[in-house]
Formats: sequence, structure tokens, C-alpha cells
Amino acid sequence: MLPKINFTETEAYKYLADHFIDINQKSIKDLFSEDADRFNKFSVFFEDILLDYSKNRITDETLALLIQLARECKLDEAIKSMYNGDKINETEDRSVLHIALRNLSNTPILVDGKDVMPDVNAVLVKMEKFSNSIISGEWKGYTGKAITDIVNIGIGGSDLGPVMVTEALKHYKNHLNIHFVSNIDGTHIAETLSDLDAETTLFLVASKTFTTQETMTNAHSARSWFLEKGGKENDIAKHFAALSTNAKDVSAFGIDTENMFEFWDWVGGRYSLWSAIGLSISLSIGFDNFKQLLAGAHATDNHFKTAEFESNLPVILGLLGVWYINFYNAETQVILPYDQYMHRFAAYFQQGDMESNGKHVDRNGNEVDYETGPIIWGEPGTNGQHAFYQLIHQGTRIIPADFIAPAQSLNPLGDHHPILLSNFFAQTEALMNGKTDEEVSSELKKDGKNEGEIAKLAPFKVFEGNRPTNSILLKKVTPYTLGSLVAMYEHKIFVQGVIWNIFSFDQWGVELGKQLAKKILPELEGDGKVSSHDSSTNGLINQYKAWR
Ligand SMILES: O=P(O)(O)OC[C@H]1O[C@H](O)[C@H](O)[C@@H](O)[C@@H]1O
Repeated sequence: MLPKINFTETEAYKYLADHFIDINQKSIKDLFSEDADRFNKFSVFFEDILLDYSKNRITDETLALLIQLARECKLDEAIKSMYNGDKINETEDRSVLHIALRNLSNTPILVDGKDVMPDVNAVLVKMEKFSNSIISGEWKGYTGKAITDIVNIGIGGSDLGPVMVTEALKHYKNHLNIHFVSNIDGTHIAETLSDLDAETTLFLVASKTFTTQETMTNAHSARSWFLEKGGKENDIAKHFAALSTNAKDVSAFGIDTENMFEFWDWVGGRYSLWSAIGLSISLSIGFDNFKQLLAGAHATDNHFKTAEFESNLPVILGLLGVWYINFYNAETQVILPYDQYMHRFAAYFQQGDMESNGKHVDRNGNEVDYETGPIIWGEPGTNGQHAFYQLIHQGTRIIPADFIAPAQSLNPLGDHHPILLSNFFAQTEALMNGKTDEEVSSELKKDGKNEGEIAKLAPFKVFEGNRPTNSILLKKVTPYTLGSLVAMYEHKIFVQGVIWNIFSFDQWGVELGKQLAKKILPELEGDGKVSSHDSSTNGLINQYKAWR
């Protein structure tokens, strides 16, 4: 089980609070001039990933104290608990074993005394066979044609991971066209289906519970479309597969359980891209590449489990986040991939991080009196530079930023990649160094401005700098490296949840809205006025009814 320690009552926390006062006087720039070895000290390689965290407001002492904090919070025990299959998702009484899905070493992992690996391996074999037969064209649709288009119908964890990965690994994709329908807004499925041919389309209904309203509604619409286009009831088996933990509801929907790819309640939705939910990935890039993705994640899992905290990437990232959130009052964490293929990476970790650590009650059931999960946001560079970086450079908030870039481009076109990377390097340097009043004034002087003009303009052009960043340089975006990177962020979330003494693997906060929507739906029928809510909700519903 997870320890239940209030981190603000540890020795390390008290030391950190004192230390914060000292370190807050210094700039990152000063820290670099005081220590020629700073880059070597605060950077760490993991295979083809280099994490440089030297441009942070930390010293040796900060890191030592943060690691002491992790030890006092018994992070090592928590990691062991997760890997042992303990039911650390206590509020749902479940183990948390996404690590088992990519456990290519095949060491036994027990849940309730039973090794889960034979089942995991059996589903992987089934996914491989299915992917191969679809990709090769051996699998035929109801008129004898090969499948050309795959539509994954799912939402949240049953959508975001496959979307992010199939986009990030688009370079490795085969001839199949992959589409994703998630939104209940009819536009999403209508627009997707408008160009498709029922004879050559395969639907994957992806839902852990197989009860999610959006997914079920979209799946039923897809089924009706298929039947309208000429498919018959008994052709459904050739065009619909299910990715789920719920065999009963899958067969009730009419999907042959032969076409069901199973996973288990110990796989959290937002950690499920490694499970059967990843079938669209395996179809898009081939099973061998999907396995490489798992292999990369498995390598990170071993690293997280065995590396000393001092050189453990997820631990370092997690602790740096705690440092900024709980001592500097940082509210957000921005993720900035300098790689167009990774354009959904930040969106993916919005669910991964915010649904995991957006909690205000600790593991003892008490309200916390400290901040927990940050707001995660981000867009690919350099687009972000031309949009919101102004606020990161000159706004009033501290925004810790993760910059991610591959050294090798998958599309080495002219000088595009050096230009992209020059921006990647320049931004973290600029955020750290800023630009002083003297530098600004001398630039303005060179531009021919007079004293009065300089005094007037200079304040607006000064950059105070001292803004913290991590740089994550990858050799190249491959299925393996992406797998490693995603697992690194997953474990970072776990580290922070352990320190904050919250349960990171439930998501009760998504339920209330769903419950209320179910109550409101019947009220939308008929023309009668609704008066059962507050005046705002009544007013909005009644206006909707008047306008629809
Ligand atoms: O896979 P499903 O059971 O359809 O769930 C889809 C999503 O919906 C839920 O409301 C949760 O917020 C997510 O964690 C989950 O990934």
C-alpha cells in the first residue's frame, strides 16, 4: 500500500522552506557563473534521451533536499508497491499495472495471487495476428475488399493516447488511413464518415467500461451508417471490433467476442495506450513498431524501478515540479515539443497529469492545505513562440517549461531542422538570461534613440530572465524513444502523487457532470419550460429550447 505521509510535515520540507529563501535571492545565470560544471552535474542521459535540468532554480543542496523529501515520503516503497501489483488505487480497490502491459521481460506480476502476464501476452498475440491480417489485406470486408480505413471510436484515455502516438509516429505509418471519433458532437462522426466507404472501413469501439455515453452513441451511429450503406447484421463481425474490459456489454452491442481485445481493471484509462486500446497504433505503424513502443516504455520502467533517485529521470522531473508548485507557487507546467509530429503530446498529458493529480483530498481522506497537480498546457514550438511565449518571457507568473526536441529530423528538408533547433536552444537561453536594462539601453542607443526615448522604451524591452526550463533532447523520434518518453512522464506523475499524498489513479471528479447531464437530457424533450434548476441553468435550457 502507499504510505500516507503529509510531506509538509517532513524534515526535508522544513529545510526546503528555509533553503527557498536563500536560493530565491540568486538567479540561474549566477548559479552558472559560480559553477563551471553545472551542466554535467544537472543533466542525465537515459539511452537516447538527454535531460538537461541545469536551467532551474536549484543547487546541489536543493536537489539533495528534494531527494530527502522523496525518501521521507517513502517513494521507494511506493514504487515497489506499484510494481508488486498492490491495490494502490485504493478508492477503486484496484492494482495499477500499466507497467505489466509493456513487461517484455515477462517476469511474473501477481494480482490477487495470479500472474497477469499470460493474459497480457495472449492479447498481444491476438493484436499481432489481427494487425497483420488487416495490414496485409488478408482480412476482407463484406464485399470481399481489403480494409483501407480504420475508425477508432473512443474518448479520454480510449482516444488521446492512440491519437497522440499515431500522430507522433506518422512517419512510420503504412497505407491504412486512421481516423478518430471522440466527441459526442454529431459533427465529429458525420465529418469522418462522409468520405468513407463502408465496404472497406473497420470500426474499433474503444472503451474500457463500454458504457461511456459519447462512445456508445457514436458506435451506434457508426453501426446504423454501416447498415444503411448496405452492410447486413451478420457482416458486422467483419467491420467492428471492440477494445474493452467489459465482454458482456460488447456482445450485447452485437460485436463478436472473437473480435474483442481485452484488457483489465488494473489498467487506468489514461494509462491504456499500451493495452488493447493501442490496436489503432499497431494497425497504423505495424505490430513490430508497436512492440518497440512497449520496449521503450519497459526500459524506462526498469530505469524508474532501479536507478538511484539522483539519476532517475522521472524522479528528478517530479521533484522539480514539486519545488516550483509548492515553493514558488507555480500554477502551470507547459510542455513544448519542437517536433511537429508530437503536436498532441501536451494534450495527451493534460489528461494524464490533470486527471491523475487534480485532487484536493489526501490519502487519509483529509482536505489538503497545499497545492497539488498543475495545469498542463502547451503547443509545438515554434508555433507557441508566435503565440503565448510573450507571457512566459514577460508575464507575472512563473511557468516551468519542458522543451523537447529531436536532434535528427525525420524530414531533413533544407535548413528547416537547424532553424527549428536554433529556436529550441535560444528560447531556454533567453528565458534564463533575460535582457538587462543596460543591454536594452545600449541596443536602443545603437539604433539612434536619444536619452529620453531610451528611458521611455527600455522598461518594456527588459526581460528579467531567471525563468526555469528543462531541455529534453532526443536523438530521434522513434517508436522506442517515444515509448520511453511517455513512460517517463507517466512515472513523473506518480512521483508527484506520492509526495502530495493523493491517489493518482482514480478520477471521481469526472462523475458529477455526467450524472447531471443524464438528469437534464430528458428535460430537453418537449417544449415545456424547465424550472427545476437554479435560474441560470433554467434560463439557458429554456433559451436553448426556444432556439433549437
Ligand atoms: O474507456 P472508457 O471507459 O470509455 O472511458 C473513457 C474516459 O472517460 C472517463 O470519464 C474518464 O474521465 C477517463 O479516464 C476515461 O478514459
